[in-house]
Amino acid sequence: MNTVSVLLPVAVDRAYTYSVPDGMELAPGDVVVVPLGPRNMLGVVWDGQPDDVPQDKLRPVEAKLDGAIGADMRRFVDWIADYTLSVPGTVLRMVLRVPEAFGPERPVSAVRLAGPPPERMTSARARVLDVVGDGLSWNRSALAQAAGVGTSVINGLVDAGTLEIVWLPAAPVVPAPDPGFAPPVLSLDQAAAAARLRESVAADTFSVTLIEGVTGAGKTEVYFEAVAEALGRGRQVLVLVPEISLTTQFLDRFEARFGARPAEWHSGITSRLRERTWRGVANGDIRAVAGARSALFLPFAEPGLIVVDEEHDPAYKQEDGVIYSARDMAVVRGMIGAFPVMLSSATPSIESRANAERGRYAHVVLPDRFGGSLPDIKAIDMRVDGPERGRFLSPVLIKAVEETIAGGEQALLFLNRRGYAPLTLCRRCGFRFECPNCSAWLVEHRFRRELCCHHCGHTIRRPDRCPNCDAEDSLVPCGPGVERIAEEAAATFADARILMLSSDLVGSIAELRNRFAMVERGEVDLVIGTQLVAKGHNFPHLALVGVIDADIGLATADPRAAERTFQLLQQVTGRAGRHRDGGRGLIQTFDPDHPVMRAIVSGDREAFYAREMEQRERQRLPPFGRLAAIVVSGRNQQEAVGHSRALARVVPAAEGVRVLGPAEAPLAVVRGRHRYRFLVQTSRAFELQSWLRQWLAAAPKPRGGVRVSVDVDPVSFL
Ligand SMILES: Nc1ncnc2c1ncn2[C@@H]1O[C@H](COP(=O)(O)OP(=O)(O)OP(=O)(O)O)[C@@H](O)[C@H]1O
Ligand SMILES: [Zn+2]
Repeated sequence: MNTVSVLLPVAVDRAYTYSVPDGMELAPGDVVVVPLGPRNMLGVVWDGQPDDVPQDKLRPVEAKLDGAIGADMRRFVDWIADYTLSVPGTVLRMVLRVPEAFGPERPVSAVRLAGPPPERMTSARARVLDVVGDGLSWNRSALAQAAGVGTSVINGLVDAGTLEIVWLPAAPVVPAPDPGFAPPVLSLDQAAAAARLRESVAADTFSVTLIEGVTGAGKTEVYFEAVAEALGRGRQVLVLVPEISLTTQFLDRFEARFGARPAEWHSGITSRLRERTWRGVANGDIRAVAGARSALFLPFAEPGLIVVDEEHDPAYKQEDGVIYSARDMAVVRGMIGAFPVMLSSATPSIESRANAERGRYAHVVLPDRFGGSLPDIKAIDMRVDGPERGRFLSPVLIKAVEETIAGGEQALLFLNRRGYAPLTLCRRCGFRFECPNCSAWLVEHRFRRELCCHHCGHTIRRPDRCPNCDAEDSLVPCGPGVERIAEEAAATFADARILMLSSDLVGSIAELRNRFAMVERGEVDLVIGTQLVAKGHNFPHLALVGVIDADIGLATADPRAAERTFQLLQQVTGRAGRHRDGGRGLIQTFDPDHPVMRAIVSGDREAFYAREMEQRERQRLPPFGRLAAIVVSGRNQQEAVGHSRALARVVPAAEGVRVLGPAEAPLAVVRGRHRYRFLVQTSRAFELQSWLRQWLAAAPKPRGGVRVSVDVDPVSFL
């Protein structure tokens, strides 16, 4: 009996064995339909010997589908599962997100002229006939647009027999990019950097390069040369961009350089486009993709380069399901596929910086801005120059904004906090609005007249009376969110055109993209935004950036708090003055002597990196040591504590590992689940994964509502 091993996209810890019906030929990578329990599901023929399963237990493969998962992708799946301690099936699930792509390709319908004119002629019908008089097949909505009619007019002509429906193969998702379309004139530094990147691509083997350049250095322009080299060699390219769905700027720049947009891959694209993109990437029609982290699981036929833009961005970490870092897994993908990977940032992570300094990564540096100088940055000491009570904009900042707007330029006020106020309390009885499911305050969103939990989404209408003491008009907001800053700004800068950019204020992606474009075109004077605005945008008219509360991220238990704050402040102030000299940054802080503030104001990034690197090394934190977090959660505290203690009792003894905890998590309750954390700290060379496996295997199986999640290389410590 012929059998195969089939991996299914479900949370079981091994591949299952199936029998192969007579006449069916199967090889590893083939996509098949197999029975599992009462239903059928998609699976992939996996490598390795099938288990010995008694004849009578064996069920046959139902069908073999089109398409296959290549050997590199299968290795990638196994690699990630092994590294993150996930079940391979849950990793495979990320690869099989587009099951339709394995069926026959659906043609698209079009119409063309086929019969005599209709008996009843109208001017709308005449316009349609005018357009289709060219004899070509027209997509219905394109035809409607060209003729200036609704699609019902076209359908009427089909019913009348004047037009007929024809089926055509789907058009390509995007035209092919042309590496020679519009090469830029590079500065000397840029040209030298680009030459090194091109060499790495030409070497046609695995390498990692860190591209580090100040904000506005032209890193994009430079890595586009590497993209051009890879395309010219007939290879496909993937550029990972955080928040790719939010702006079309990257796509436009790509098009300006290569004459065509890359295909997009993120949660905002339609399922039909998703299917066509998957197929295009697999059959090689699509040469370049710009995507979010999930694009790593696309089946590139001839991958030749991955660029990770803004490589320091915490958004590259996926925090649920399979917990992985897309930046790190991009490097793994390059290693498996033997092609180069490039990480780009103005503020690289300490991890990547250390790898570059130690020679594990090549280091390409762009020390100056292209066509301009870096902004001049000053701290505003809020202890001395703070605003009047109940306000958040200091007089110095207000004056600077006024000057900027009067000079016909744009200003940006940045606060990394959504909503109106992070806490609402009753002035009379002290009652605080808390989430019933999470250990968190409810955040007021005034425009929506709601109080809302940012962890579980629990939302209530903002009441007029205190729910505790029934006092009227006694509820007061504490602290600012962006909405409150916008309110203060509207009162302070009465004539300014003000625009707010915060993810929860804007309904659709299209609208958000539109708002970014308005800022780009200079149609607003003052932008108020959350960290959305700090990410890689190029706003040509922006001259001043004011940071409302620079200290926000420093007082946390996160070992990367200083690094993160440095990155965020450097990035957001780096949006100022990109197209002319004289950009300014003003940072409101209660701690101007903090090393992060000093580094930002003096512009001495090397001092910051050196100090941070030295501290990490001393404390054996990544990349000088390794970390893993174990989070035990339960439906009640008892359950969570019970299992944490059971785990604590069986920690395997080993040299070079330290286990902290269990401790109640800083976010002790989320969505009604009580959470306890362990932090595992080891030396660099320690075999972390096998030790973790040994530990988890020694513990009792989680029972009841207990869940244990493993986070290797944690980014969040909440
Ligand atoms: N060689 C060049 N020729 C023309 N324009 C250039 C050149 N290099 C850079 N620019 C322009 O300078 C601006 C900044 O470049 P870019 O956005 O690539 O910088 P960056 O290093 O990615 O910055 P950040 O890290 O802040 O996002 C862009 O408008 C870009 O088009
Ligand atoms: Zn909540």
